[in-house]
Amino acid sequence: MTTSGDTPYAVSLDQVSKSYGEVTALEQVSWGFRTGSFTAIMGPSGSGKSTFLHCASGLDRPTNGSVRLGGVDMGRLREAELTRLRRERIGFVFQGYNLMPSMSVERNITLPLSLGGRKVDRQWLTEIVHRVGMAGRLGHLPARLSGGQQQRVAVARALVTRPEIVFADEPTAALDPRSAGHVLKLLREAVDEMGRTVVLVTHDPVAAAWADSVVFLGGGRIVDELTAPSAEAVLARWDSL
Ligand SMILES: Nc1ncnc2c1ncn2[C@@H]1O[C@H](COP(=O)(O)OP(=O)(O)OP(=O)(O)O)[C@@H](O)[C@H]1O
Repeated sequence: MTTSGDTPYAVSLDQVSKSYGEVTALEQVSWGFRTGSFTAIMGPSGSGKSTFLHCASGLDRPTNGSVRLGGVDMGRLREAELTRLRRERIGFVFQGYNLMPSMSVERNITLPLSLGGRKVDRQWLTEIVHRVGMAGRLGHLPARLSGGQQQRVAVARALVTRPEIVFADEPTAALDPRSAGHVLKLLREAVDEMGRTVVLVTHDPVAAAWADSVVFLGGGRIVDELTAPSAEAVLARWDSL
């Protein structure tokens, strides 16, 4: 599946730089996330991972260079258009779940649709709710759920719009290994069984090993890539950087 006639990439970055005053957080990064791929982003603290994710997902604008979602140059969009594009075509999963505490699980999952005034596809909702194991919890408030369950709700919310790409920023950092494995399996299934594209920022070699490839950042640049990663290979590559 491609998102426009002429690109195999869900998102592509061309010579993207981002500076904060004197600090260059990203330096001329070019990269493409192939549609239907699962990519992990790794790198030491301060290497630019968050900045990369924010620029690639349209949460922030690069200082230089361009970012395309399918055929759309996000830099050319006005703020309101960019907000709508993010809501309708991109899914987000954050370390802290970011659920609305006063809303039920169901309302949290369907929030990207209701914010955009779109109707809920009940069949699709039922499918993703079952996939994330929350069918019996739709009326619950997030506070009644464990961290792992809350993150699974966040994954369902990220998938409810059938986004072209999902960005997950350290989604398992606060979870025990079993809950983390459950969330990572869901992201893997989003790629393998739902045809989505997933980008995962992580510090954890075990989490990165769920991806098809690992991109290593260092000093605001892409310094290496590892395909078909195992946790051991990720660790070895990390040690050699
Ligand atoms: N809003 C900001 N204002 C000023 N400097 C920033 C800002 N955001 C990031 N930086 C700087 O840009 C560089 C890259 O930061 P970034 O947060 O992208 O790295 P990271 O790899 O995600 O780090 P971590 O693993 O610690 O989250 C760092 O030197 C950081 O201090």
